[in-house]
Amino acid sequence: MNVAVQAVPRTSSAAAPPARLALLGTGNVGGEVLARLEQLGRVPGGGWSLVHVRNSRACISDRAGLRPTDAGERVRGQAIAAGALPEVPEALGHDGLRIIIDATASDAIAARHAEWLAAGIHVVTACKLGQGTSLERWRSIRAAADRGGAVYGDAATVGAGLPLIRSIRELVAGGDRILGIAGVLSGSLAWLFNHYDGLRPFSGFVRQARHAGYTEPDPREDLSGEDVRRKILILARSAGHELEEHDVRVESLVPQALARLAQGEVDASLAMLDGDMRARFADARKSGCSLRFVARLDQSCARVGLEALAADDPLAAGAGTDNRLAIEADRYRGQPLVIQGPGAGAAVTAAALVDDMLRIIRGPASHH
Ligand SMILES: NC(=O)C1=CN([C@@H]2O[C@H](COP(=O)(O)OP(=O)(O)OC[C@H]3O[C@@H](n4cnc5c(N)ncnc54)[C@H](OP(=O)(O)O)[C@@H]3O)[C@@H](O)[C@H]2O)C=CC1
Ligand SMILES: N[C@@H](CC=O)C(=O)O
Repeated sequence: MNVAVQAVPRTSSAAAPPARLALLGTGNVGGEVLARLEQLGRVPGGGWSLVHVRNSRACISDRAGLRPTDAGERVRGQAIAAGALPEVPEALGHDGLRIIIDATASDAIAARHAEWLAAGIHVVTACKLGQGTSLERWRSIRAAADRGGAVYGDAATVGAGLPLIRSIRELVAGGDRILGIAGVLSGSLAWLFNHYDGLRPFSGFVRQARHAGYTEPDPREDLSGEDVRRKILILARSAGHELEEHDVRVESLVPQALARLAQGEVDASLAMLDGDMRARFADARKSGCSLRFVARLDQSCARVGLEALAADDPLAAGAGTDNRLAIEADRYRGQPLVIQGPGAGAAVTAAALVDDMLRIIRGPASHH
């Protein structure tokens, strides 16, 4: 399975050997990571070398360095591996600066994050299943990062790289309590409710959002509110509120009959969403309101669901995939800090992953 591909030529000015990178996932986001690495690779002295690329079916490795887009094409083109794929740490080697970039939506991969950190391997992730699911997993990731000195780069997990988690952490580190958080945290649902007109079927817009790469691989993860549950959990925990998953009350937009289907049957049945969404849109319109999928955290109670907001509500603003987060803290009482910007899409997400990776390579002074 180890296939050597032409190494990326690099002339590192630093004496230290380059950081070795492994990329997991070659889909929407992983594909963009490879494109961005390819672009960066033309700049001499970048201080990294891509040595392993894999998806769920195959992998490619070369300790001498892989050419990013070429490696991606070759992995995507490989037949399904006959046996088990090699362990990622084996492919990275046992010493030096090692970074795993997780661009999968795989729970099995997220379950390994803490173990890799404990082994001194830095992890950069777009997948929310690490910090946004059970409190136990979140605690083991934080403990492993603290103990092993490895960095957990998570900027892409909420707001696709917008400075949301970072702002909350900095407020807390500066002595503030986070008194409340309210926000639009789903880029795909923001896009849907910015475009849905109550006339054309909602299901058609869902298909467009999926084709644009804004939804999760299974769009029910977005429509059920589960993706936003994970994001508000990550923000709440970063703010010092150690919530369990069941502490977040979630209103799902997915009817039971759609929730029960196998993933492959979902597309053909998306029209099950249409009647209810048409009625909710019409109700909101009657009172001059807009629909927004909102997450709220007040002290230690969180809820997620569809709200009809007045036109002048701060969370009703924004366009496209915009996320918008209002943070109330000791220093921002009554007049919250508001952060807004694109919150989904492969390009912004991949850029956030690569930024986190570069911060690790540049060292602690750049972890801000
Ligand atoms: N799209 C967006 O706007 C954003 C996405 N994210 C997150 O980014 C992640 C990726 O999303 P996206 O690129 O859209 O998803 P895709 O479905 O397009 O890609 C997922 C990739 O992960 C691979 N994969 C699955 N399981 C494994 C495994 N066990 N080992 C190695 N690779 C595996 C898949 O392999 P295969 O090709 O074989 O199926 C595929 O290449 C998700 O966690 C998502 O939540 C975060 C922020 C924004
Ligand atoms: N599916 C997610 C992608 C980013 O996290 C969303 O819609 O926000």
